[in-house]
This record gives sequence, structure tokens and C-alpha cells, in this order.
Amino acid sequence: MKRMSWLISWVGRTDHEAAESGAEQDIGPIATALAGPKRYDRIYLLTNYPFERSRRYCHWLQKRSGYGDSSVDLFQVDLPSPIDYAAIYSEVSKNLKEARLPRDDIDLTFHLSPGTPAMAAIWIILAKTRFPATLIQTSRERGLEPVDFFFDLASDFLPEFLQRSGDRIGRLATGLTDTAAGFAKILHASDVMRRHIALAQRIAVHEVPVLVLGETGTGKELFAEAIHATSTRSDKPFLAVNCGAIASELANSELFGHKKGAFTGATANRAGHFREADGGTLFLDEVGDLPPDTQVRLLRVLQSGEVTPVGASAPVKVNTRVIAATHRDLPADVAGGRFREDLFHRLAGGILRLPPLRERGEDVALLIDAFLKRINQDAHGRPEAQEKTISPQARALLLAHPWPGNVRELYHTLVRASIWSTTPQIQPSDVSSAVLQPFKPGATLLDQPLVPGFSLQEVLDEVTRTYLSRALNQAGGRKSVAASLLGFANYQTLDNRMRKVQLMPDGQTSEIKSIKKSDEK
Ligand SMILES: Nc1ncnc2c1ncn2[C@@H]1O[C@H](COP(=O)(O)OP(=O)(O)OP(=O)(O)O)[C@@H](O)[C@H]1O
Repeated sequence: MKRMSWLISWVGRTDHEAAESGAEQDIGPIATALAGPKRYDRIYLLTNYPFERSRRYCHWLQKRSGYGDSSVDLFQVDLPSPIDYAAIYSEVSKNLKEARLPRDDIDLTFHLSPGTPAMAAIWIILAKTRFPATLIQTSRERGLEPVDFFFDLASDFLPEFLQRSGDRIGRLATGLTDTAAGFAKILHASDVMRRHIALAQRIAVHEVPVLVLGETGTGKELFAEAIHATSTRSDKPFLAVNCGAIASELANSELFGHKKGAFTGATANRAGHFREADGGTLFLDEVGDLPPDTQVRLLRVLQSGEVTPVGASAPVKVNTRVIAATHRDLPADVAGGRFREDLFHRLAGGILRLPPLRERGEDVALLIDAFLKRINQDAHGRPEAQEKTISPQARALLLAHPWPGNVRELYHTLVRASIWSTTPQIQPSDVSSAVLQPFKPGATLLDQPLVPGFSLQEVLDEVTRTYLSRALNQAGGRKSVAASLLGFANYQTLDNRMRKVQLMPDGQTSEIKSIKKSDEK
């Protein structure tokens, strides 16, 4: 495909004056640009001067620069003032959109010099965001020169900008009531969460990638779903992928697809998750676990908006928003060379750092009540079910616990406490039995009361689950490493044990999937 090049510019005062004075020296910025070595296919001029005056300028320009009638176009743009930034931005954007820009087959060049400084500033903003373009300027002293800005608006400035404006909105919105629907599932009472929700709502409407950092179980996936549901992509797919659970040799094919025959076992074409989520959002959980070559490919996809399936020669366009998450200390991984710095910046179009539950006591209190209500509702109608309440002493124990597994752990502790308690009111002893702690002689798992409902198998499974999860966490999700930490001969043994105790590859128990289902109701 032959690419065309267009020069786009305002017609400024000095351009008009140059044409009107007929001076040979001072030919004005546009004619100076056209005197350069580059030949454009189209000269696209905007004017906020009387149209007739600018039309006469165009005739002069064509004659002077040797461009034919058909290659110079003039458009009238009405502005209330040539220094009204908002009007310049919206009128120019409208005009360029009407010209069906940006287009793959057209290289745009914006000329900064003609017009007011406000007009130049808007060209820079448009070139760095919605209408990617080369920037040039001209001056009497130096003639034509390119303008280089070594920054990327999305990765260098938006995170800071969003953080600042999000904080401001957060402060203004203390007591926020109009939380967007997608965020309603995120139960919270703390100011810190309110601020994060306000920031996330703001990020949601921007088309930037998002990085969600936080300990396990802090709600990273819940935020990702809410951001998707609040974005313009809400009617398109939301696909969650746990990168830590993908074998490294399959990561490229899983994410970017493959062609039939690309490798042994590739018996059919595969679209890959990027294309499966086309138009929507791809949630890359545990992104820090991606192998180095997949990190390179991911960066390329984010830069170009194209994926090249394994074994394919031609790239395919995709329009997939990425929200990435990890419980790892990603900046430390960048410093240690385990995660690419350029990818980190690219992913961090918006950054959310979700605080652990132990730093938000008000949320624990609210979540206890909300989860207990949900547990009672879920149990309703079962013959053995009893409506449970919680004693003040048991609640105090829950409030004092540090919750290393955060919200997920709190929910499961309440599920266990309500199943294990034999009375309608959950007592402190039920809570201390239900809280999972590292296996130590004398700890609660060894002190379980032998009462109806006790099951030795349940206790053993719980111990197994705890150790498998810890090993998977410590191994960053790599099953073979986790298996050797546990003293298993191979990862198949780990897989078998995980299946037996219903532990999902991401360290969740299968019960948590059922919370997600009930969340979706
Ligand atoms: N503020 C909250 N309100 C209600 N439910 C929550 C909240 N935070 C988390 N949860 C629930 O806790 C569970 C864990 O949350 P989520 O999966 O989003 O955490 P995560 O940070 O992505 O965890 P991981 O790092 O282990 O993948 C989910 O079932 C989620 O619905």
C-alpha cells in the first residue's frame, strides 16, 4: 500500500502578509515548509481569517510552490477567539475526523509555526494522542526544522496526571454517592478505597492500559472488571487470564495465537486471548510471571496495536485494552532486570495500588456484615442451615486479625466459621479455628474441638491447601518450582493434590469462584 503524506497547517498572519506584500525574502511559514525537500500529496489548510483572503493566499502559494489546484485544500474554521484552547481543540478534532483521519495509509505532518501559540499547543496534543503526526516548525533564521518531543504522553505523563486528578476528585468526592455501576460490587467504607475507586473511575474512561498492584486477594480483578464495565467497551468481552498458570513455552501462543503447524501439537489455528478479547478488555493477572520473550511481544502489541500469531508472517490488527495486575513488587522486578522497564511504563497508563485489608479497618467491619449476609442467603433453604449472627467478641477477633490473604481470606474464614459454629451465633472459638495460620504445634488446627461436624479430612485438606498456596506464591505461580519446594517429585503430583483439595491454579479454592458467581448476580 502506498502511503501518502499530508501537511496540515493553519494559515497565519505572516503567511497572508507574505503573499499580499509579494516579498521574495519573507515568504511566510507555509511556503518555507514547502520549499523543503519533502513533497506532500496534499496541503490541508485551516483558516479563521475571512475565507476570500485565505483563498487568495492559496493561489499565491500554489504558484510559488508548484503545487497543483487539486493538492491544496482550504477549510474555514470558526473560532470565538484564536487563543481559546477548548474551541481550537474541538474544532480541529472535528475537522480532522470529518476528513476520516487518522488513516493507516496517510502520514500526517502538523506545522506548528503559523497561527497562535494556543494553536501550536493543540497540534502537539493532537499529534501525541488522537492523530499521531510528525511535527515541523519554520523560522526566518533557521528555515524548516523537525520538532522532536522525546516523551510519550500515555506512559510518561498520564499516570502522574491521573494520580493527581484522581486524588483531587477523591477529596471532592468524600461521601461519593454516584459510584458508577461497575464499581458497586467493591464494598468499602474507608477513605482510601473511596479515593481508589474515584481514581479508577477516572482511568476507566481513558483508553490507556492500566496496572493494578496489590497483595493477593485485595480486589485487583474486581477493579479490573469494574473498569471494563465503566468503559466504552462494556458491551464487549472481558477476558481474565492468569499468566502465572501458563507454561512459559505456551505463553506466546496462548496470548497471541498460532498458525496450524507452527509447532508440534498446533493442529489447528488458534486466535489467542488478545484476539478473543478484541474490542474489549484483556485482564493479564500475574503479568510479572510472563517470560522475557513474551514481555517483548506484549510491548510490541501495545505499541503497534497488532498481534503476530506464532508461525504467522503478517500481523493482525487488534483493539484490546490491557489491564495488568500482579501481587509482586514489580518496580523491584524492573530494578532486578526480571521485568522490562519499557513494558512497565507502557502498562502503567494508569496505576492503582490497592492497599492491604489490614490498613483499612473500616472496610473489615463492613465486609464482615456484608459477607455474613451473603453466606446466610447462600445457605437459605438448605435443611441443615441456620441463620448466623456474630458475637461482639468474635467480631473483635476478626477486626484484630492481620489478614495476609486480604478480602478473599476474610470471606473464607467467615464461611468456615459459620459452618463450624454449632450455635446460631458465631463465637470467638469458631473464629480462631477458622482463621488459617501457618501450621505450628499447638496452633488452632491441632486444637479443633471433636464435636459434630468435625472432619479430620477437612482439617488435613486445609493444611494441604495452605501449604500448596504458599508454595505457589513463593514460586511466583511456577508449578515445577512449587512442587520442588513441597518435596514432590514433579509438578504432576502437585496438580493431583491441587485437584484433590479443589485448589485452582491461581491459588484460589474453587469456592471463591462461587463468590464470583454470586457477585455477578
Ligand atoms: N472490596 C471488596 N468488596 C467485595 N468483595 C471483594 C472486595 N475485594 C475483594 N473482594 C472479593 O475477594 C475475592 C478476591 O478478589 P480478587 O480476585 O479481585 O483479588 P485479587 O487481588 O485479584 O487476588 P489475586 O492477586 O490472588 O488474583 C473475590 O471473590 C472478590 O470478589
